[in-house]
Amino acid sequence: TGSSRPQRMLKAVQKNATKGDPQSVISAIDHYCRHKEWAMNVGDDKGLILDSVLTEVNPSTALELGTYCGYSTVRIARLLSPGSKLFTVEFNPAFAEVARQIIAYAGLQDKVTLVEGSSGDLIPKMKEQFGIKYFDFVFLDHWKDRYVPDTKLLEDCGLLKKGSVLLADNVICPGAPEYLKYVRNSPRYESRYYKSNLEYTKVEDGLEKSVFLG
Ligand SMILES: O=c1[nH]cnc2c(O)cc(-c3ccc(F)cc3)cc12
Ligand SMILES: [Mg+2]
Repeated sequence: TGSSRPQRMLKAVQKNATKGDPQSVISAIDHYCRHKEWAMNVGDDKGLILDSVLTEVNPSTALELGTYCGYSTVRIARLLSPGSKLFTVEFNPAFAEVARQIIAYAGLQDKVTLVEGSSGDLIPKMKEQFGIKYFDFVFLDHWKDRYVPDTKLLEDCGLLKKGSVLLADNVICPGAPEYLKYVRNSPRYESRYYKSNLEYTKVEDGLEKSVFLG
């Protein structure tokens, strides 16, 4: 049987990026996905917004839901301050396997803990399993139907504190209408939409940033 799209992406990184250089890993993936084979990375347009929000928040403990091949994991981890940690959750073992290799190629394995499994199962276990008090930053980029239940789970497990920032990908394409309704109508969040494009295309998509008010 042949290779998978994630495996071809990993090959492109190993061929075109420099070991230990996160920016070269990001550029190699963007070039491959724009010119060779589309893939569902957050991409370079939305990636710049992710970078700016992440830099503004400067989280000590960050969570990513939906690792895929680790592109946004690398984008986030490369901007973390020394001693800060990123936990990333991936349900698909084949995706997780490629992501581990791409994160390691970027030299960011010491800042990242990749946890395999379903977000709904793992979120309630994170406090006890990893000694986490709160997440200052959460990037939602997994399955749109899990955005609302997982946000509620983070609230109910006491994993958000006043000022924690949620940043959700794909709120327009493929779309997360229930999530937008939830965070925009809730008195517990202050939300803002960042208009952009679906990765590597001219189609509109955007990121929703929601600050938890406690
Ligand atoms: O399923 C997705 N999870 C996380 N991110 C995604 C993402 O950024 C884009 C898409 C996507 C968008 C358009 C399309 F025609 C096919 C798939 C899916 C996911
Ligand atoms: Mg996405």
